[in-house]
Amino acid sequence: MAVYTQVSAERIAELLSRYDVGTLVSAKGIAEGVENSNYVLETDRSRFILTLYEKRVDADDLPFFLKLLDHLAARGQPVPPAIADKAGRQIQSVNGKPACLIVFLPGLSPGEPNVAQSRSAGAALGKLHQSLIDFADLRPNTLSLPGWHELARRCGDALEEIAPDLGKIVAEELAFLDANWPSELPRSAIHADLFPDNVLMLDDKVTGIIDFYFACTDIRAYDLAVTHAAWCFDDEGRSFDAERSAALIAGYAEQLPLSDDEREALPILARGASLRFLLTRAWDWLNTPDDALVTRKDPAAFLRRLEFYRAAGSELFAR
Ligand SMILES: Nc1ncnc2c1ncn2[C@@H]1O[C@H](COP(=O)(O)OP(=O)(O)O)[C@@H](O)[C@H]1O
Ligand SMILES: N[C@@H](CCOP(=O)(O)O)C(=O)O
Repeated sequence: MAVYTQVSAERIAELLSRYDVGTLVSAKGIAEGVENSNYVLETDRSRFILTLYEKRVDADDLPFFLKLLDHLAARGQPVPPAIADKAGRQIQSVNGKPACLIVFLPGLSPGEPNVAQSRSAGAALGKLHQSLIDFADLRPNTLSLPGWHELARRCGDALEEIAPDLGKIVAEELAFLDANWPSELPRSAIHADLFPDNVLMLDDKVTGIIDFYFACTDIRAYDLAVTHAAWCFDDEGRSFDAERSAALIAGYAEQLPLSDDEREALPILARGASLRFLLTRAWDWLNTPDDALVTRKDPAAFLRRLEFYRAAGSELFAR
């Protein structure tokens, strides 16, 4: 579960009195999620999310994330902006943590997405990128090649506790990506973590895109590769679903056409995306205490994806 910071009902009611959102009726901690503490709040007028940013979100990055959400919401994208209080402030301090009151979006995250949902997710990402073409603010991606090198170095020999030869596999992959990572593809603000649990849906329709706290400026097609790795396999990364893959890419390309260069780069970008989640999960796996509240995610699920993309080569994303 992910409620790291307990906030009393009295404190939440006091917080809400600064806003024009009605009076508190109920407040419940949300079990899902791993990064922040989230509560769902009911007032006599509506429903909201209260997010307290825990140590993984740098408070200095919050203005970037909030401006990005405002930009997307103003363009009709299904994202949850932070609400401003009566004094115009979006960021508060609650129990010593930066916190925001956020619009609640309806929908459920697909457990194992179907083909139609994968197409909708691809289309939603395409629309998101289309809406971000004129978003000028920059946030460097700390989880790109140099960040992966650093994570691999910090994990060190402990990678062998996760899988035999993992240190060697990671070193070889980093060398490959150093030599082949594209530098000329279109860049913009990207979501960078569009897993099914960050998409809310009713039937096959996307009703919400949430959790922008890895958003950054990077290669647009890399965001598509992250989404592909997240949506087109079973959870453990053992079986690839070619139909979901084709639907996701087609859904994206219908909203924002992919250039030949972007399409050609996808196999490499997908290897990078797999390595990114392999390494962040490996780091968490090695550094999360056994009695922690949060469930650790399996790094091997992304080692299997990496092996799949290495073996599949360039045919996978061919038209
Ligand atoms: N704006 C929102 N509207 C509806 N539900 C939300 C919203 N934001 C978060 N949630 C719920 O809270 C859960 C955790 O949110 P998330 O942002 O993924 O947390 P974390 O950053 O800790 O991973 C989501 O799975 C979803 O159920
Ligand atoms: N999507 C990442 C973990 C990040 O967690 P989130 O709850 O903030 O999306 C992974 O699967 O490794």
